[in-house]
Amino acid sequence: MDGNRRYAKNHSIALKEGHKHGADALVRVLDCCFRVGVKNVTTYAFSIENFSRKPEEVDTIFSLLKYKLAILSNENQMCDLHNVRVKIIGNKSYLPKDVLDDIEMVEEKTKHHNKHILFIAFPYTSRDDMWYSINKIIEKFNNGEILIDEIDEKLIENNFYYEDSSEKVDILVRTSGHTRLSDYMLWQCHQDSVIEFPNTLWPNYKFYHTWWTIFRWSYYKTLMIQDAETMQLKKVSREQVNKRYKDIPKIHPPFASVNKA
Ligand SMILES: CC(C)=CCC/C(C)=C/CC/C(C)=C/COP(=O)(O)OP(=O)(O)O
Repeated sequence: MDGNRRYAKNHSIALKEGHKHGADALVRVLDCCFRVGVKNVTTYAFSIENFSRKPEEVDTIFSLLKYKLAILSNENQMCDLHNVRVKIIGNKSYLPKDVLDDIEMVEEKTKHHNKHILFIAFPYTSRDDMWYSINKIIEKFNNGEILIDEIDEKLIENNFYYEDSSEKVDILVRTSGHTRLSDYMLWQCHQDSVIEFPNTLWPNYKFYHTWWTIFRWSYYKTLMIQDAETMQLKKVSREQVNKRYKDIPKIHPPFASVNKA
């Protein structure tokens, strides 16, 4: 969710208002994802590096997290309506007690929901996640709970902050035009993951950006099994898929003018 501060600057509003618009954008995007059938969503809400920001800004982001968590998990709100379980992933040892209490409350309140999972990475980095997993495995090995032969890819994944839900990423979106991953999803991205860097600041990211990204991905997946000309079911080569994927416009023409505005 990149671009909140630039959005605030562009609109001459306070920095905390920029983050507030960012948090609102997240709710809109999540609603769209769950409506169109995306199973699980992870949002990179706060990286461990973000602690180097001014304490007032860190406090603002913490308060927004608490506020939005309370709303999302309220009766008849998003978690209820879309049957979403919330899980916070990341190094919780960095978090103050009041934030931890709220996290525990929302995880407990939504634990029976089983259609979607919303992972909120807070505070998170991929390297810290891998380090956490390796440490847990070493501990289990030292306690005699696992044998050396049992250490494999699956075991490493099962010991991430995600625990048993470490599915591979289908689509990764980083907004604002920066083309870097910032220590995110380094393990979870695989050979078929689609990575998008839309040139849109996060608070401007609307449902139609979300919908179009998901639509393009679905089309890309279809190409894997269906020849677009003959409509025959067959596997086309990765080169053909990639070429066709590049041909799909990034922003659908009807949305182009809306996007510009
Ligand atoms: C419900 C929930 C998870 C809420 C969390 C609150 C929230 C919106 C967090 C995002 C904070 C953040 C570091 C945004 C990145 O933009 P930036 O500040 O790096 O902007 P810039 O790239 O323009 O500097």
